[in-house]
Amino acid sequence: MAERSFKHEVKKLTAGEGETFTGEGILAVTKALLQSGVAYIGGYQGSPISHLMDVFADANDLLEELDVHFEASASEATAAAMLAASVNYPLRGAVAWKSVVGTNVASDALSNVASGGVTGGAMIIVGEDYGEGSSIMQERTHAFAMKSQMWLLDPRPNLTSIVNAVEQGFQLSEASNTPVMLEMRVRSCHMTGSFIAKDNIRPAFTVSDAAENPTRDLDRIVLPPANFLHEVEKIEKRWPAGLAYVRDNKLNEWFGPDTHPSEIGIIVQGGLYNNCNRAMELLGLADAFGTSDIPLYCLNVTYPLIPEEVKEFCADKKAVLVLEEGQPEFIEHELNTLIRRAELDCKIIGKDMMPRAGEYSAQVIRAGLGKFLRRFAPDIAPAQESSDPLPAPVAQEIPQRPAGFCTGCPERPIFTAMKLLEREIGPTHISADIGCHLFSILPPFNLGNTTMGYGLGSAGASAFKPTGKRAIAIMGDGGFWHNGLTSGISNAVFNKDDTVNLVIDNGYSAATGGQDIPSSRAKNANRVTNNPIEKAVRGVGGQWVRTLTRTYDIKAMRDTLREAMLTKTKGPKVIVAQSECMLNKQRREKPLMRKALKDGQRVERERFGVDSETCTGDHSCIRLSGCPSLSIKPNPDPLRQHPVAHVDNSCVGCGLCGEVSHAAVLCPSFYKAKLVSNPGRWEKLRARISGAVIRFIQQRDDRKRLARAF
Ligand SMILES: O=C(O)C(=O)Cc1c[nH]c2ccccc12
Repeated sequence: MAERSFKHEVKKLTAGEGETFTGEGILAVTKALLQSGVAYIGGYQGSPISHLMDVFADANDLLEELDVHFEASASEATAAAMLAASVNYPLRGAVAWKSVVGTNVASDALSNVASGGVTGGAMIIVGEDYGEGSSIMQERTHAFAMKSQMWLLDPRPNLTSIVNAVEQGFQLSEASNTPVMLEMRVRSCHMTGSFIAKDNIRPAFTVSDAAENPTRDLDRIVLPPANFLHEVEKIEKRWPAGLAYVRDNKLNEWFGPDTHPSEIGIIVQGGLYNNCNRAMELLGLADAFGTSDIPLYCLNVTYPLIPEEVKEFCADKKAVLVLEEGQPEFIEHELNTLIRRAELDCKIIGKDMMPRAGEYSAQVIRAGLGKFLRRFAPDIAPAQESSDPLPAPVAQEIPQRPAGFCTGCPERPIFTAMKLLEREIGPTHISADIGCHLFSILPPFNLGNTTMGYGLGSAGASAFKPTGKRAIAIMGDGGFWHNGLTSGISNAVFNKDDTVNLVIDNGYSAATGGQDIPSSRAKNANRVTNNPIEKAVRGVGGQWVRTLTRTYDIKAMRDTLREAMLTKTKGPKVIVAQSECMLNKQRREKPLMRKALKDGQRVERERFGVDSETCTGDHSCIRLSGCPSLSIKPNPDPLRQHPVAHVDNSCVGCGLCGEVSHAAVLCPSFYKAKLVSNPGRWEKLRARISGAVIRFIQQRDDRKRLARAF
């Protein structure tokens, strides 16, 4: 278990028949999996499905009781490979990850499982990280579903629909021997709601039953000649079976006035249904509960489309608006094909009226729908409006909040050290990696030239064969175990690569929510942790390896980096820079501290501060740190105009600002303060005496200064 416990959520998973389950969308999925009798679950954490992995990681007792195997997979590729268990055996299994990045990583195993097909229901839960809150490239999982011919579910964002999609998804998978993808958008994952629970089901056939009765079927293995048969089977058997299941079980939904055939309609991806309804509500065309004036065909299954349903919906319509987020517009293309094949005279309007790129929020849909209505149904169309979401002055007053390192983050000093070294040896090409350390790219560090994927920092620098100056490759401990050890370090050794590899070991997969990984120092009852990165590096032949156990020691960081950049030793230079993720550390320490305070115990905390009188206001400390607690305030001296540096109360006492001042010989204005709560009697007395002495000296100095003032 990582430093945050999900015991409360785990308790929700035990809800039985008829009980109301309330929680997040992604938590509803966890419950739906158990209600569906899954035999195994795997996955790799990442926003927005980290919660699913975290909750299952803490649900050991419940999963054991139900005979469900759970695994925190090494990567999405290994998670997808787990689905192999459903190929030969009637085992239901689910895996989860962040898409589209995780699907990229998983695609080798995904193609294999999709080719051979499955006996037990196989579900891939993809957290679709697209749109305004996203941290990754804007692509669509849809393309993967299409290329491998896996069915893509995109349920309406409400908990009951999501739970139904999971339950029916397994049935669809089994009815068509095809893996099914469940697309969970960011907003669907994090919305809260409720549904009526059912009992959890112990799988009728478990993974141990399968292990005890191994079966094989050459026809299911991707190897000639079976691989050619798989393609035919996909088209002739699995495809029609999939279509029939979706149609017969009415997975897609119809809303709106069915008694009045209308000349216009809307076809919407299930995941966009809420936004679409809100847009219609704003235009006075629907109520908040989904009663709509316009016929609406909601695609809870976005791939494949059901030709008969499309034909029926479009038959009497002049024009239909397709709400399909992202591009290319696969659904729009397919709808045009189906309309043509059905010889209908219905216009499919999509990206010509809706934006080609970006999230389809209610606001965006409202604008597009307005355009569509003005052209095809002017009697109910809203007047043309100029939409300026925020009046200009307000928009200007909202401060930007670029992503950055947390207060006290142990990764910050590493980049401070790099910045200091940059002063000595000039700029270097830096290959960045996925993880919190990616924030080095932004101000104040401005370090990092590219990022190519998770654990690919080292590989991203592999074209650099320096004679003069070495490239630096960054990798987090998460990326290291995800694939970086083999794809980066081992191959750098193999290819006699001279790159300096900086492995940032903060003890967790921090960027994805602080999960444990093989090198985590946290004790974990269910996993084997404490496997040192240095040992792994040496295991693949790394010779020059240094482990630094305190990243806040800027001098040691800078000196080790300098040595790595200049040493004559050949082969990759690997620095493992260790200090615990501050977020996880605080999660562990704060409750203990709060309890101690409550119990009246003596608690000591450290804070850093800036002496306003000494601060010159040049702010170089801020430029070498970027700590959110390090800010500015008006200069208290009326004769000096520059604002002075200031440490606010969010400081966790990591000491970086002090270390920076020291290593960079910057500034003597930083001081360390010890905050003592519930001090002892002697301590109080000592504080009173030293306070009185200080006051005396200060007042004496003030008097002297006053005497010389004019
Ligand atoms: O959790 C996030 O936001 C991440 O970007 C981390 C992540 C998890 N799995 C990945 C696969 C490829 C690239 C990034 C990730």
